[in-house]
Amino acid sequence: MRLREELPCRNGDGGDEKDEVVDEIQNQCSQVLNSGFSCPKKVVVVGYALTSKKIKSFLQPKFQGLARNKGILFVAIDDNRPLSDQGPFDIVLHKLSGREWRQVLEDYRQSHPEVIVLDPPDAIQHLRNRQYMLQAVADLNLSDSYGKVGVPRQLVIKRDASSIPELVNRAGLTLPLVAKPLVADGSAKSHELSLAYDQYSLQKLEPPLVLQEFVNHGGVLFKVYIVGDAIKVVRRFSLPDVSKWELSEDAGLYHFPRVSCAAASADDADLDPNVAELPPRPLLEKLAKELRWRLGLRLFNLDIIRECGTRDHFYVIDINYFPGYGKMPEYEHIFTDFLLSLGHGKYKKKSG
Ligand SMILES: O=P(O)(O)O[C@@H]1[C@@H](OP(=O)(O)O)[C@H](OP(=O)(O)O)[C@H](O)[C@H](OP(=O)(O)O)[C@H]1OP(=O)(O)O
Ligand SMILES: Nc1ncnc2c1ncn2[C@@H]1O[C@H](COP(=O)(O)OP(=O)(O)O)[C@@H](O)[C@H]1O
Ligand SMILES: [Mg+2]
Ligand SMILES: [Mg+2]
Repeated sequence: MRLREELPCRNGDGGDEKDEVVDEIQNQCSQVLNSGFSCPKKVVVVGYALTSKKIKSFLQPKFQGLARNKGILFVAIDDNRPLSDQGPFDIVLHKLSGREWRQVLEDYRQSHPEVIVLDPPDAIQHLRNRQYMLQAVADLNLSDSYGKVGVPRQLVIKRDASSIPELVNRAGLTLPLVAKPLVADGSAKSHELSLAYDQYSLQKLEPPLVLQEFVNHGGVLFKVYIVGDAIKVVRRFSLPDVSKWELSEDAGLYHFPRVSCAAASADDADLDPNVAELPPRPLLEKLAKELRWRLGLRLFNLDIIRECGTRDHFYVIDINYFPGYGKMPEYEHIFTDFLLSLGHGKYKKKSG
């Protein structure tokens, strides 16, 4: 167990443990002491392997400061050095891509079962293919007194764009259709989506992709952020509805930008209350709990839309691993509490 109860005050025993991380902890604790606070008793060491974009958006100074005060220490993982030579860590937080990195993590999980890896590489991998991404939601088939949660009907096209109109016909999918690249690997290309208004334009698409029925939802979507047991929901602008008239008038492919990712939140906008009303909390709690278990993930978000003209009929259209938590309100407190509960849970298990 790496919750070093006495670390900052210890200097005799286990001198060989005086590696870089320990030095860093001592250094940070002396900073904390010098600044007038008492030294944190149990330090939770979180190794992180993130892209520079993610470091910037997630490890914001305010967050790092709060974490330090609560006894959480973030240590950058050097992916050019063996992972086992680094640390010791209590938790490893990661979002890097590539087969090699997945193997490194899998090997590390085998050799270090005491370290909590957020999250398991194979569970993350499952979300990287839009053919399977929403399967757990479909299987769950959630429907209770608070509402119904489903997924839009979709068709996977692996190759041969010329056959798409015929396949769409046979599957009985209704236009317009959202075309999404099959692979959701975080690359710019994987976020290049388009809306097909007519049969003919479907042939211009570039497989492999998923064709999903477009669901009118009043131009607002809900981002449901999940951090362990915690849930936070925000509103974002989305694509506007497509009327029957537009559908009959418009043709072709419309390549659309990353609407929901735009910095502007729809939380303060003057919206139709029927559109803006957040999905019922108990429904989201149930959905999140089930998906945590079914997906084997603790860090993800869901893009959810409400079918236009209904109060309680929802669709999950996207699931993202380790999303932009920097944009989640109160993420600093929610995330540090989560890391502490994991770290301290480990500690209790060992001593209990
Ligand atoms: O960078 P951000 O803050 O926009 O976060 C992205 C997410 O935005 P959101 O939290 O939904 O607003 C974004 O969500 P969407 O796909 O836009 O729904 C993804 O999670 C993206 O990761 P990736 O490119 O799919 O690997 C996330 O990008 P990474 O930060 O993980 O690269
Ligand atoms: N089935 C759908 N019905 C209506 N709008 C959709 C549908 N699928 C996607 N969208 C819109 O397209 C945006 C991007 O799609 P999404 O599946 O979330 O891809 P990404 O992984 O790139 O975020 C969504 O945020 C939403 O605005
Ligand atoms: Mg999305
Ligand atoms: Mg996505």
